[in-house]
Amino acid sequence: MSKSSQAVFQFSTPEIAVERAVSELRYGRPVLLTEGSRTLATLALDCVAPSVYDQFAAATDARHSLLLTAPRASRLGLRATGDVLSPLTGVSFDQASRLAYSLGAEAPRSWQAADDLASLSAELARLALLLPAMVVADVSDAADLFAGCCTLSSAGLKGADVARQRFDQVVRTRVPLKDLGDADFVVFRGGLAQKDQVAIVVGKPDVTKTVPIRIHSSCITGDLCGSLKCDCGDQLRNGLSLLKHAGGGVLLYLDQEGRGTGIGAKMRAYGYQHLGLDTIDADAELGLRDDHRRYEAAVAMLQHLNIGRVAVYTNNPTKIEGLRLGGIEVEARAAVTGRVTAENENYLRTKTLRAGHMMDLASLVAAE
Ligand SMILES: Nc1nc2c(ncn2[C@@H]2O[C@H](COP(=O)(O)OP(=O)(O)OP(=O)(O)O)[C@@H](O)[C@H]2O)c(=O)[nH]1
Ligand SMILES: [Zn+2]
Repeated sequence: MSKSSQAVFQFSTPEIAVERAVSELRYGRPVLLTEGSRTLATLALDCVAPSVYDQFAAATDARHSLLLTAPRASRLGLRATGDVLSPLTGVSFDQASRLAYSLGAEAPRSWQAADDLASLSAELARLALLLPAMVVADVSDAADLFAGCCTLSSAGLKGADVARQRFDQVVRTRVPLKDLGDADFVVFRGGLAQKDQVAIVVGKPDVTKTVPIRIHSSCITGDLCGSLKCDCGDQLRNGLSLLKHAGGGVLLYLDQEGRGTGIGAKMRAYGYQHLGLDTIDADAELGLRDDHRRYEAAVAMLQHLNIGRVAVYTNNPTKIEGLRLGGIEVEARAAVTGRVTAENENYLRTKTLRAGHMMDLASLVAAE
């Protein structure tokens, strides 16, 4: 075959660069973020080996800094209005890790507001389901030292948003469910990480009318293991049952463990909750916002199923906003609740008081 007739594989969409960078970070290797003539080298403290941290410090002549996101800066008592950078000159790996996410760490003596490119490195960590504790250094004049590293432009990172909406249906298969009869499990693949997401079609909903739906975020501890620390397991089963009794509907089971932060961060947060922090402060201590979930996958799945108008079972207003932003008409909302237990009461109260969840906790407690 002549060379000219050979097809050339070209893989250069923005999301591919993002996914490669995410993978590099998870392997504990540096990534270069570029914008114009600027190059920022960055490492995720959550998964880097101490020896690579030391190598990074040497390569940047110890001009490296730690990115502390706004929630972490606030927990450390810094009067900052956004993310900050704290210099790491002379700071060991263990000291940097303590400053980044340990409870009771002392505030850094010196810090400055972070620039946009440094803040963007935290976005990469979030995509990688790592704590947004990033070591960064401006290496615009020494990028050759990082020549073997994966490079990603800030425009590429921002541009990859289009990929979040792209999902393909992989398969649709019947599964008989206890007490519910047959359901169709429809698997979709796509988004930024090419994850598999599942829509569970209960009964035979009429998609030309308003379709009852539940959007459920995965919770390994609650859904699978019956953890008493949250109400997820009950909500999952009650949600499916509500859909059946509504004459059929769809439960979108989203791969969004720990409000989109991943099981690692969620378990670290549980450690802080055992020491007395509520669910939001525990996440902030780790540099995380109240909620990192996005709903493009939910919108895309509904569109594939030809569903444009829904009635949603949720107590969470941001789920409704996410659907509306994606062009889905939300005609109604109804509550879906679980049992209140001694272990989850504070969690539910925090969601109601601090995260705007529409839940009548007093009535739920009285009903127990
Ligand atoms: N970070 C964090 N995530 C948690 C904690 N407890 C539960 N989760 C996660 O929170 C999410 C709860 O999902 P859902 O029940 O679908 O969502 P919700 O925001 O409670 O809203 P509705 O149930 O629809 O009212 C899941 O991703 C859980 O894994 C916690 O203490 N910290
Ligand atoms: Zn849960």
